[in-house]
Amino acid sequence: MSSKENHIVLTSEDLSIGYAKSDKQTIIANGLNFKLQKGQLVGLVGGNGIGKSTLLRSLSKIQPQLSGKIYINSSELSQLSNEDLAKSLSIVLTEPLQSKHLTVFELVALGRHPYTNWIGKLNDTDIEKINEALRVTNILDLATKVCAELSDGQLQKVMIARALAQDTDLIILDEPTTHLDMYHKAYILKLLQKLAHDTGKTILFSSHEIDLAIQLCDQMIVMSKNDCAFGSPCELIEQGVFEQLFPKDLIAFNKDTGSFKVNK
Ligand SMILES: Nc1ncnc2c1ncn2[C@@H]1O[C@H](COP(=O)(O)OP(=O)(O)OP(=O)(O)O)[C@@H](O)[C@H]1O
Repeated sequence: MSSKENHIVLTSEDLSIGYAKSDKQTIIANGLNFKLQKGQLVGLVGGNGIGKSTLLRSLSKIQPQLSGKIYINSSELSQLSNEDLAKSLSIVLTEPLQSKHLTVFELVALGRHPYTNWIGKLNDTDIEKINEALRVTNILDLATKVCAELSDGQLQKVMIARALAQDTDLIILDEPTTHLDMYHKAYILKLLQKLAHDTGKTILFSSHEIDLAIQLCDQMIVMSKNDCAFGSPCELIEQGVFEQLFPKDLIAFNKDTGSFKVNK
């Protein structure tokens, strides 16, 4: 294994994802091949219903893949125990938060569950990790606030802090910028970029903010009907990948600006 290979945190090898019900298999996407490196921000984009959530759920063992292999570091995902998985991967989904009655500190503390005993007693290291997660996401001042009283933007930062407190090599987020205004969409994605680069964690997120992802990501996974492209935003622009994403009647991708524009 080369030294570069040592820094691969997630590998998808000839992966096929979808849904299996009794004798019927629905393939959502197949032939998915990519390797995510340590310390990189990776954006997953594609049109509505193309399979982004299905892919993220498969990569985090919430649903089984149809075929192919997924490795986290050098371990095959299907072989990882739930405990080892929780120490390798944290996930932030779009589902509404069930524990809104908790304070911000208590919610972020839930990220320490793979390390605490069954009653969830926090030791000094746990408290240090929680405070560090609150600090780097700029929410120390919200620590005692009840989650139900937070704005969507604040809550998103809390969810990211919880994932950071879990202290895993890989963080996966499904549409972390939903419901946020333009400023906060850019704020959250810039924060994810900084966290990936400063902490060395690999952060994979899905988003419909393609323009922002092009500006901020180190690598992107672009899912379209017949293909799944993987590379740096520049490489993907050069390959004309974004032009293929949507029907051309309404919007067109401008290679020079790296953004979409409505046809007048
Ligand atoms: N539980 C399920 N059983 C069967 N098919 C499903 C299930 N969940 C989703 N699908 C189908 O899988 C396909 C991909 O859905 P998915 O939610 O992964 O797309 P997406 O890219 O995340 O979409 P969006 O951007 O709209 O959130 C869709 O055709 C959807 O109807």
